[in-house]
Amino acid sequence: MGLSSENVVSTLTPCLDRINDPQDLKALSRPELNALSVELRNEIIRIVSETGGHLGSSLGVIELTVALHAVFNAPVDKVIWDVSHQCYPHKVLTGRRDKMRTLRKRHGLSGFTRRRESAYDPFGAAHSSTSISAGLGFAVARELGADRGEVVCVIGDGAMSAGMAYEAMNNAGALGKRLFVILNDNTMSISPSTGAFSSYLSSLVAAGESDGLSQTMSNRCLFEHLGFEYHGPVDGHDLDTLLDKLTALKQDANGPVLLHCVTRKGAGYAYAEASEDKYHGVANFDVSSGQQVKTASKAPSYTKVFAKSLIAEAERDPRIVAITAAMATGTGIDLFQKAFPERSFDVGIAEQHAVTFAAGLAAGGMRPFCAIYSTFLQRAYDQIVHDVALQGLPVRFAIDRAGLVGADGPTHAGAFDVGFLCNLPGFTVMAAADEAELARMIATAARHDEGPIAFRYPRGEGTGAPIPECPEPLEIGKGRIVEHGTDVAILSFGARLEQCLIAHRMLARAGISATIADARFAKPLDKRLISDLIGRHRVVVTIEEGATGGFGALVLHHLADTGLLDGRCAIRSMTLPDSFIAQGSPEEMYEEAGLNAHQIAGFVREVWEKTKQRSTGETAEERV
Ligand SMILES: Cc1ncc(C[n+]2csc(CCOP(=O)(O)OP(=O)(O)O)c2C)c(N)n1
Ligand SMILES: CC(=O)[C@@H](O)[C@H](O)COP(=O)(O)O
Ligand SMILES: [Mg+2]
Repeated sequence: MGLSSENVVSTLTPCLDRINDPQDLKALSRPELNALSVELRNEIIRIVSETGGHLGSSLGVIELTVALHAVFNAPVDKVIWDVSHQCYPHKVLTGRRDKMRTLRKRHGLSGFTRRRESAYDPFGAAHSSTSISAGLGFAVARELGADRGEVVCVIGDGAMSAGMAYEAMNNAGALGKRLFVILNDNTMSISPSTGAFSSYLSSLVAAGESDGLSQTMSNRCLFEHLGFEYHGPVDGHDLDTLLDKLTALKQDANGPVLLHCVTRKGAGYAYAEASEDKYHGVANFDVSSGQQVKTASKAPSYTKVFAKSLIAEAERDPRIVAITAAMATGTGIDLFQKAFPERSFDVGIAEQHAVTFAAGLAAGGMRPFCAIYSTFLQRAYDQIVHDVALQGLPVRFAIDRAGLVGADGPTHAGAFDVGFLCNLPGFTVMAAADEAELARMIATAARHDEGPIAFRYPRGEGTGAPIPECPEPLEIGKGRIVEHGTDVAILSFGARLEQCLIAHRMLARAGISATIADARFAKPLDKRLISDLIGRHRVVVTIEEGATGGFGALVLHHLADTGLLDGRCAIRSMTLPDSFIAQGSPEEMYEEAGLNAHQIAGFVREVWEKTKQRSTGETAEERV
């Protein structure tokens, strides 16, 4: 299957060349479908070696994708991919083969399914464990006459560790609507799957194939107790078995059916299969060696700085524990785990549980650091409000991937956390301007027992700022002035500071003297710093790597409430636009957002010029 031993990828694709849409699969014989699978696997390896992306999971579903599109009739039949990071083979077979090299690039194909991209993508994804809920929605819509076609949800074992999957199965089992769930079990999440459910799945695999509903209650499996017919486990790389099984299930099912498929993440590419993470997410790479192209970094990643700083704090304070929701490598908790295995917890894809688990740990006297990407933290909002903020528990939130993240696009943007945290009483919210600031914020959070505290930082490498050996904790609610000026002030919250300092030089060349300040805190605000800036400058502009309703809004609230919005100083806020920004490089996305240095300088200069005109009482028209 797949590659020859030299890991040389054949470029011959006679069967694949005959596929313009899934209907063309119906004309292929079984041997041709098997040949197509080999060609498709090679095509995916070649493509991702050039584009980078989620290789391992796509290689794991080659045969499954061919079988699903051979048996079902998309787009009338809905094939819904959970997370959909494994959707690359699906995109090749559904008419997007010629665009695959634009994958995850600006103006290119998304790395996930998107309704707007194709009729063959019935539901967008990227955040996990949504497929069964969405699939049930389509099935009920069909039963009520609004839609037609079969509904197939493909969900991984990792995605099955999220509560939402059970909420959906609980409802689907009760409604009894015809629905196909394909459980793609490769014992991997991003890291090896964790949790009792993963062990349970392994026990089902060990028990051997079951076919339909077990008669006696005692030997029914969990899925059957939830009202599903359970079939499998079957070899998810054996195309003939899959074709036979799916054809039979489609013929006979009269309610919800789950087919348990056992696959290998990275299947068919030796370097992926041998890798610990099965090449879950890769940069572009050399196919024959498997070596990824690493770009030289000017500084450590924020994530590495977080991990190193947290380890140092944990050496000082035995009450410090760390929690990740299936993102151990992405958050750096894997490094903490190596240092403190008994104080590190990977709860699976279960952000809601992670937050309330942290609340329980804090209530129990520990000092928990809950490390969750900004975008995934959205899933646990009620737990943050109800279990943490309302009880004033000292949970520390390490919010990685703040702001625009690049190739993963809008589903992964860390755009909203400032807004949804700063409105919570008792919360302290910080944003690091660089890696030295991040280290100090971690030291601050580690000592802050007065209530919940969050610090956010962007994806990728820092600015090269020297990191102190023993970072001094910050004074809560106190910002700093980085550059002193007299005409205008830019008050930055977070990592846009680097661009603001470049803008500072641009403004100076235009004869405008700018103060650059780093707010450090969105809550509590540094009201003294704000008053000082307002009092000494004609223009004050706030800037943040977040949506409206965040830091800038809080500053305006404060100024309005204290009567400082009296027109003497022009106040403006620069935020992410009120839109979702499609994938690109972070620089391209911030360019679209209008938050790069030249845009900051241009905007500040424009406000400054207008303010000057008004103060001289004349306009350009009047001057003529
Ligand atoms: C709510 C949420 N949390 C975390 C992630 C990050 N994530 C993306 S894929 C993945 C692992 C998914 O495992 P599985 O469903 O088994 O798919 P596989 O990669 O094994 O094919 C995780 C944790 C996510 N997409 N959504
Ligand atoms: C598919 C998914 O949600 C994750 O793999 C995510 O793409 C990881 O993001 P980072 O690459 O920023 O860690
Ligand atoms: Mg998996």
